[in-house]
Amino acid sequence: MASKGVSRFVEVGKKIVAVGRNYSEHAKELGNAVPSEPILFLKPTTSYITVGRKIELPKGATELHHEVELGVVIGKKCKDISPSAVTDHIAGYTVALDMTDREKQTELKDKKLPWAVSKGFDTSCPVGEFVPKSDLTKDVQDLGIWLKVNGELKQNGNTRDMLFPVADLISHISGIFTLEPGDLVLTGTPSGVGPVTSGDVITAGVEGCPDIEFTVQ
Ligand SMILES: CC(=O)CC(=O)C(=O)O
Ligand SMILES: [Mg+2]
Repeated sequence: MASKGVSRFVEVGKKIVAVGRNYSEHAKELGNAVPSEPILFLKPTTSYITVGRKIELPKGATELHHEVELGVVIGKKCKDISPSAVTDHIAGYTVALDMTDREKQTELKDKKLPWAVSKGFDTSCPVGEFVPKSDLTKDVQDLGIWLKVNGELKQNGNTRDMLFPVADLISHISGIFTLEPGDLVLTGTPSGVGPVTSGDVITAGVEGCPDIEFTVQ
């Protein structure tokens, strides 16, 4: 869980493609079916924040949830690429949060409406430092991923439990949205998501990436 001394932040301002329900235990904890193909949604670039900024509770939100995710930063344009070509198109990795207004998301899901309002509000995508691909010494599909709220462990998973591994995800996405250098792919969250409120401090990490810390206000 210790931070490594990587100094470059993820360059924000590029699109964010997020994957939902990529860990079966998380799909089940919210009473959702395990998907047979990746569920994709977009978060606006105005949702990014980097270390030092605060996560703002969206207006009227009663249940803001944390979701820690492995973020994959794209290095080369990806259009219709095969899984075996994906590694060559990745620049590196980061720790990211997919902050979610869960009550709003449930309401939208029930009405079969898109999730944008519940997942795309300002400050809903905190990101950590950028780790170049060459600095990640472990297999990307065998990384511990965890999150604490006020020091209490809430999420504790491993990227080996992804339903769709990074290579398959990015190949699939590249057949729909062209991915460009600097784009961020959020690869889904493990189980243990839950609420945070004003004043809470979220710490989170992915093995091989510097830990992140963000306060909710
Ligand atoms: C149910 C969700 O919010 C899907 C999601 O974002 C995930 O990471 O899984
Ligand atoms: Mg998510």
